[in-house]
Amino acid sequence: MSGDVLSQASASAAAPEATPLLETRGLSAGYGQSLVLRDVDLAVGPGQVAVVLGANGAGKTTLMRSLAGLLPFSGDLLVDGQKVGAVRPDRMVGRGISLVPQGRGTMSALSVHDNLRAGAVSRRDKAGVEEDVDRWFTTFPRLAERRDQAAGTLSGGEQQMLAIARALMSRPRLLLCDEISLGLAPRIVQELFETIAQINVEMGTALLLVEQNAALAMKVASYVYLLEVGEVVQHGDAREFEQSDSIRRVYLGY
Ligand SMILES: Nc1ncnc2c1ncn2[C@@H]1O[C@H](COP(=O)(O)OP(=O)(O)OP(=O)(O)O)[C@@H](O)[C@H]1O
Repeated sequence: MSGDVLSQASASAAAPEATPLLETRGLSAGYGQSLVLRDVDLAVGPGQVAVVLGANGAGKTTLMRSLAGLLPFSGDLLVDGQKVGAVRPDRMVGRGISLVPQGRGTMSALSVHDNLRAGAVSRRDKAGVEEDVDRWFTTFPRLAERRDQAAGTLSGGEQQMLAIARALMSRPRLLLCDEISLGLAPRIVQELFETIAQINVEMGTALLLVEQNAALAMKVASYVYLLEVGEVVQHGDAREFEQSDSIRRVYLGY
């Protein structure tokens, strides 16, 4: 696998006329009295790779949790152009949207294999589930070597691989990735990004990334949203954003 796969994924611009797979209109969310996200509009097309960049505390995790059905919000959330009413995590998974949560969220006492099976809890096709387990063991050989090991004993990088593979077990059309680079060595981060880019290119799985590792995320994304204090302040084509000195300086650090 080579770094070229990042640029192949970044060519994943949605067809302009396509109905977005996921869209928010005026989405606001927070915790109790404290509003964190204000009137967020965003859209991810089928097979597209988009990234949300923002500083610590900008509201990126809050956004991902809202989209995954884990946090109530006001405004509209649409999947395939249809408004989603009562949002629950299992229903979002049922609509093809799966979250790789920040902090990984694997079940530490369960084996690697059982964590993968747990990711397919909504599926009834047992044979297909085992085929997918084999597929992700092929993609992540280190997980295959540790299939009977408790997830809690894996290294940070292996746990992140498991979190990604587990989210893929529901066969999502859109994978929401919340800071998959957090706390990992650069070599592992590069490997993870190449793997998710490969999944995008080969399977057409759309990706919505939330990242502080902006430079790497920009390499794989075709579209960018800039989130500041809970609001989208700018959005646009990733290649055009890379041309902007101020955006490079503030978000990409070069
Ligand atoms: N469970 C919670 N209860 C109350 N406030 C919260 C909760 N979770 C997050 N917040 C607050 O919401 C704001 C946005 O947090 P959020 O985690 O969404 O930001 P972020 O952009 O993901 O930041 P980071 O990059 O540091 O993870 C912060 O001010 C945070 O303190």
